[in-house]
Amino acid sequence: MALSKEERILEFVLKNAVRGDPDSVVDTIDRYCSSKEWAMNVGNEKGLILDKIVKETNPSVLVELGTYCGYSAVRIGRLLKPDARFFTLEVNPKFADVARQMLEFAGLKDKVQILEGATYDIIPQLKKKYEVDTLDFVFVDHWKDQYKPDTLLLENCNLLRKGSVILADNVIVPGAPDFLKYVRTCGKYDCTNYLSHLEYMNEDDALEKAVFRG
Ligand SMILES: Cc1ncccc1-c1cc(O)c2nc[nH]c(=O)c2c1
Ligand SMILES: [Mg+2]
Repeated sequence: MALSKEERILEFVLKNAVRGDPDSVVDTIDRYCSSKEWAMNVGNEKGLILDKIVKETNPSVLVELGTYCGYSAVRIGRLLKPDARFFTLEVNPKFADVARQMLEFAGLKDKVQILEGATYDIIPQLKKKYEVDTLDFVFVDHWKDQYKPDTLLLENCNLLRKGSVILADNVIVPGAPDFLKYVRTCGKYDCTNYLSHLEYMNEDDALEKAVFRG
């Protein structure tokens, strides 16, 4: 069988990036996806906003909803302190397999744990099975219809504490209107919108930061 787009991206990285150098992996994925094949990585423009917020938060325990090829897992993982614990959740086995190889090549295999399965199955396991108390940072980048239900699930599993940061990609395109309305009006979050552009395109997109009030 021919290679999938995600496997073509991985192959390009394995051939053109520097093993053990996460910055070169990020740059190489951006080079491929901006010149050869578009793919739904958060990209460099929104990625720089993500970097800034991760650095400001300096998280010890993090979760990412939606790994895809591992671009943002590498991007976030490269900024974490040595003892940080970072779980990235991916429902698609083929994407998880590409991401595993991407993280290994970047030298982040021991820093980032890929959990394969649906967010609604894994989130309720984080406390007991994965020994999580509360989360410092959550990057939401999976499927627009899951943004709000998974935010409610994080709340109901007592995984959020005062100051927990939820950062959501794509709140303009594809858009997650029910999520935006919820975090902005429920009274439990302090929200900030970061206007940017859809990865590798000129079209508007934005990140939304929602800090749990506790
Ligand atoms: C695929 C697509 N087409 C046109 C416009 C935007 C997108 C798009 C962009 C993203 O960053 C995504 N991130 C996570 N999950 C998605 O489904 C997703 C979809
Ligand atoms: Mg996205």
